[in-house]
Formats: sequence, structure tokens, C-alpha cells
Amino acid sequence: MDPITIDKSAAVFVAGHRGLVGSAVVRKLTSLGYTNLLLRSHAELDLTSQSAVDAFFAEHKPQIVILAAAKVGGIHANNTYPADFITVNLQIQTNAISSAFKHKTLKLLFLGSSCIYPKFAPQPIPESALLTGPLEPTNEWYAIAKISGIKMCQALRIQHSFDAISAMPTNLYGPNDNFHPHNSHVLPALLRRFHEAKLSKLENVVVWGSGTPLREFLHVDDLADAIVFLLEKYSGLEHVNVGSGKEVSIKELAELVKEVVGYQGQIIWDSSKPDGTPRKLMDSSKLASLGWEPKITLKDGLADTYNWYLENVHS
Ligand SMILES: NC(=O)C1=CN([C@@H]2O[C@H](COP(=O)(O)OP(=O)(O)OC[C@H]3O[C@@H](n4cnc5c(N)ncnc54)[C@H](OP(=O)(O)O)[C@@H]3O)[C@@H](O)[C@H]2O)C=CC1
Ligand SMILES: C[C@H]1O[C@H](OP(=O)(O)OP(=O)(O)OC[C@H]2O[C@@H](n3cnc4c(=O)[nH]c(N)nc43)[C@H](O)[C@@H]2O)[C@@H](O)[C@@H](O)C1=O
Repeated sequence: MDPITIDKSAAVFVAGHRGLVGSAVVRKLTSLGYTNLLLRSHAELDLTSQSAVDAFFAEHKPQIVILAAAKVGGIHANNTYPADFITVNLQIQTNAISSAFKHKTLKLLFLGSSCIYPKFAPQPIPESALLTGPLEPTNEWYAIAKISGIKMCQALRIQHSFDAISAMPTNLYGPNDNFHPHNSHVLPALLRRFHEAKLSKLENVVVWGSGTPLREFLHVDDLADAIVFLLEKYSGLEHVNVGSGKEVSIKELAELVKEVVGYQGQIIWDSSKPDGTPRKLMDSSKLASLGWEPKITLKDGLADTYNWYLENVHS
């Protein structure tokens, strides 16, 4: 399908607009001059309620939908609350995608995750690796929900030509991340822990696992840029990987966070905590072939995120 030009006055529903991704998408669309963003907090519109979601779509008829609302968490949260991760995410995405189709949304972008791929997928992981092997047990429930979202978008395109596309981001970070001490992802968790250790002059900081797993990180402002790019340029059946193409070990990440925060103590490894997938570097060459590349390096992005944390979360 040919690229589309989205009218800047189009009604754009950014679901999850207060979250890490949703808030970055709002920043990006606002900077591009979009004037008709439909924003509803969780308290204003519970996306697990089918009736509430359908009433919202019937009344407001969003022309564009960016589905950045989900039940999201790190390895510990996924491993601890599997029922929440599969049920809430299936409810949110099914309600939003089906109501978008029913009320004639022009285009919808669904956000999956790199964890949809098999634990031992070939690296870097191409889109074609989906459903070719067993998933990583610590987040398979969330992964199954995300895979179902991809399939629902594909089925609506096949049967009804509904222009729903799916983007698969790698591990993300940036402003408005979740900094919860236990339920967050590794990067925000370590920023907070090293910062608090520096303030309290602790001798050491505990980091989970062995430190050997490799992770790819993308700044959320790069993702927001990719989301707008895909909405304008892509209308295909297959999902699209959105990564930075660069990976670091958790040990290297911990050392980088320690340096950025300026913590002087020691790092101790808690091997009782799970490592999860040993590696999940995605092959994002499909997106690159469409003409998109990330811009923000991990070192710069980490420093900017720490500054944001100091100004907005913890003095
Ligand atoms: N963070 C990451 O590293 C990655 C994220 N992704 C995907 O990106 C998307 C956004 O994730 P991220 O921004 O990190 O997540 P966040 O947790 O930062 O934001 C999720 C948003 O969804 C909202 N939300 C959750 N449940 C409901 C509900 N029932 N009704 C209405 N709103 C709800 C939250 O509101 P509230 O907090 O008030 O409940 C929050 O604003 C998700 O689909 C996620 O799977 C993919 C790969 C990596
Ligand atoms: C983003 C994507 O991928 C997520 O999976 P993940 O990448 O394994 O998530 P994670 O960021 O929580 O862990 C990355 C690594 O880091 C190590 N690690 C060390 N110390 C801490 C720590 O203090 N907290 C956390 N969370 N991890 C730590 C941790 O042991 C692991 O080896 C899914 O949950 C799912 O959300 C998804 O979509």
C-alpha cells in the first residue's frame, strides 16, 4: 500500500499516553503539529472494559489509534503475576483493536515486544522467527498475549482489509519509565538503585542474575519517531522489529549506570534471581530498508534519563 499522509487535525487516540511509550508519542505528535490528540487516563477509560471502550470509540471515532496501553513490567513482575499479564493484555488489545475496526478507524498501530520470539531464536532475530520455538518461561504469558495481538491485526487485514500494523520494540527506556524497585525493567531499576546507594553511601549495590545476559536497548524517543514513521510508511501484514541493533551485557549496563550515576561502591550479583532470555538482539533491517534509523546512543540516552529522573522523580 502507498504511504499515507496523516492530516494534522486527524483524531489520534494515544492509548496509554501517560506511560513510557505513550508520553513519548504525545511529545512527538505535538512537536509535529498534531492538534487533535484523544487522551484518556486509566482512571478515565479502563481499556479492560469492552463496553467503556466501545462507547468511547462510538462517541469519538478516532481516525488513528496508537495502542501503547498495556500491563507492562520487568522479569520479576512477569514471573510473579502471569495471570495478570496474559488476561489484562488480552483484554486491552482485544477491546481496542476490535472497537477500532468496528468504528472505522483508518489505521491502528499495535505494540508488541521482542519477547514474542523463541528463547533460543537465531540472533539477530528476524520477524520470520515468530512461533518457531519455545518461549522464554519468565514472560511467556505476556508474549502469548502480544502474539495474539499481532495475529488479530493480521486476521482483520486479511478478512476485512483493516489497516492495522504491529511494531515489535526491543527493551525501551527514557522519561516517564517505571522506576518501581521490583516490578520495573533493568535499566530504570538500576538507575534508581545506584542513585539511592550513592545518596545513602552504601558500600555495594545488588544486581540480579549472573550479569551475562545480553540486551538491546532503544530510547523511547527513537521508538516514538519510528511509530510515526511506520504509521505513514507501512501497511503490511507482517510485524516490524524496532531495535537499535546494539546490545550490551547486563554487567556492562550495570557498569555504565554506575558511571553515569557516579556511584563509587561495589556491585554484587544475586544469582538467585532469573537471567531470563540469554540474548534477544533483533534484526531490524526490514525497518531500515524502509528508511528509518535510530539516533540516540545508550550512553547519551542513559545520561539524559538520569537527568530526567533527578528533576522529576528523586532529588
Ligand atoms: N517498556 C519496555 O521496555 C517495552 C514496552 N513495550 C510495549 O510498549 C507498550 C507501552 O509500554 P510502556 O510505555 O513501557 O508501559 P507503561 O507501563 O509505562 O505504560 C502503560 C500505560 O498503559 C496504561 N494502562 C495500563 N492498563 C490500563 C487499562 N486497563 N486501561 C487504560 N490504561 C491502562 C497505564 O496507565 P496506569 O499506569 O495508570 O495504569 C500506562 O499509562 C506496551 O504495549 C508494551 O508491551 C514493548 C517492548 C519493550
Ligand atoms: C522488555 C521486554 O523484556 C522483558 O524481559 P527482560 O528483558 O528479561 O526484562 P528485564 O529488563 O526485567 O531484565 C533484563 C535482565 O536484567 C537483569 N537484571 C539485573 N538486575 C535487575 C533489576 O534490578 N531489575 C530487573 N528488572 N532486571 C534486572 C535480569 O535478571 C535480566 O537478566 C520482559 O519482562 C518484557 O517486559 C518485555 O517486553
